[in-house]
Amino acid sequence: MSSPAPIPHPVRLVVGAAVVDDLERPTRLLSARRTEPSALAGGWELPGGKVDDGESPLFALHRELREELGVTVRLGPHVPGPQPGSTWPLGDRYEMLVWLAEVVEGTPEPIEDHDELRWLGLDELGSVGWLPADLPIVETLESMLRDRPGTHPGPERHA
Ligand SMILES: Nc1nc2c([nH]c(=O)n2[C@H]2C[C@H](O)[C@@H](COP(=O)(O)OP(=O)(O)OP(=O)(O)O)O2)c(=O)[nH]1
Repeated sequence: MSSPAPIPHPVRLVVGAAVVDDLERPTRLLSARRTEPSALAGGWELPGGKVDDGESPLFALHRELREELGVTVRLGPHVPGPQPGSTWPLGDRYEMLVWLAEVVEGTPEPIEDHDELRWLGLDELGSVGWLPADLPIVETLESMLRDRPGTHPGPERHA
């Protein structure tokens, strides 16, 4: 006799921000070390969190960044994920929408959910222990940030 099919559970939407020092000319990405739950504590991630019932993803993202880091941001483009709707898979319970972002008010502090923040240079993105689901996101970010128009050497650098 075959075992019963597992009961499917809805996949919950999470929003995350790839906060950079400068959207036009990014040189550093903000990473945050989680404090909970214990299975994920110590892992580095993009700040953000779950979209609550009745919230839009963008409202949720701004709320999470205010609560977790104490900052207001301006958003850049999406970091397109491989799933329908451009989301990134986070295990089988969550999926995440990610935007580039730049701080316009406040200085990021680990107020809630994190115990350390670190600005990583584009050559240092692999220097922290990212949560497993974040590894492909960070890989995409690395090429995306290097390819931002402002990061190309200007003609003066060839002079
Ligand atoms: N915010 C965020 N969550 C991530 C990332 N990578 C990853 O696997 N996750 C997982 C961890 C959690 O299981 C889930 C997001 O939940 P969360 O704990 O950040 O959400 P939240 O701030 O709304 O937390 P809570 O109020 O429900 O406690 O997604 C990431 O880069 N950023």
